[in-house]
Amino acid sequence: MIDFNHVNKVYDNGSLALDDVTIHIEKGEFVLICGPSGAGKSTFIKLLSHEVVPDSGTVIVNDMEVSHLKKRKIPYLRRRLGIVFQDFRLLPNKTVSENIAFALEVIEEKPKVIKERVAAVLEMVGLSHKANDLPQDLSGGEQQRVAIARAIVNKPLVLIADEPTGNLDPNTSKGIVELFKTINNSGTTIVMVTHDMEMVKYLNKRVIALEDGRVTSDRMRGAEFNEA
Ligand SMILES: Nc1ncnc2c1ncn2[C@@H]1O[C@H](COP(=O)(O)OP(=O)(O)OP(=O)(O)O)[C@@H](O)[C@H]1O
Repeated sequence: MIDFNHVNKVYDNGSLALDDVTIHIEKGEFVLICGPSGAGKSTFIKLLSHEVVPDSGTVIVNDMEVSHLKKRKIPYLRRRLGIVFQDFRLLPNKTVSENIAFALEVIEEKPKVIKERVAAVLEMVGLSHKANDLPQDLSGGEQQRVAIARAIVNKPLVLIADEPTGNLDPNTSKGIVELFKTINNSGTTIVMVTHDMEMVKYLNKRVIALEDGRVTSDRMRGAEFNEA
């Protein structure tokens, strides 16, 4: 599903972000990317969506060679990825259901399909009763649920999350993580960046640890981590 082969990335200012990273992620896995600030976690994720391209090596997502993608193919790739951010990034002037529907409108999905899918994901994230509210009227945890609903409404190949619980309190975070587990149990591959070690242990999934752009450990389960 996801293959990084000897990927190197140095930014224009000389910052080494990834150094000879080789990783294989199977379809249906739930993988946590961990590591200190500046380790290369966000760069790793940006390589998946072609926001960043490697200096050398290849990145493959579901048979697409993302690292050398033709410009006209980029929208096609991004349509197949669901991305969730720490700061939710909802459109403030659209209601909850409009925010989710927007992800399908841009790919010109039929109105009937949009209606059905939006209702289904809202139910999945437990927010059917908030469909007509604006994001500002929701709690942080609820806003993140809307962002997750928007990310999965198009049935992505991979759900990517960059510190999705970074702005939430521990209890709310647990609810969000449970939601990710449910989504993963229905077959969606998940790649999540986090430096919340409590969450890592709680989830007990495969952990890829990065440090100074290198993979320092892989295939350890969350519960095997002790406080550093
Ligand atoms: N656009 C950029 N231009 C120049 N250097 C960058 C850029 N983005 C990241 N870097 C550098 O690349 C390295 C890896 O950064 P990256 O954001 O991938 O790390 P991170 O593990 O996600 O960190 P954090 O946990 O702080 O978000 C760092 O040294 C960072 O300063």
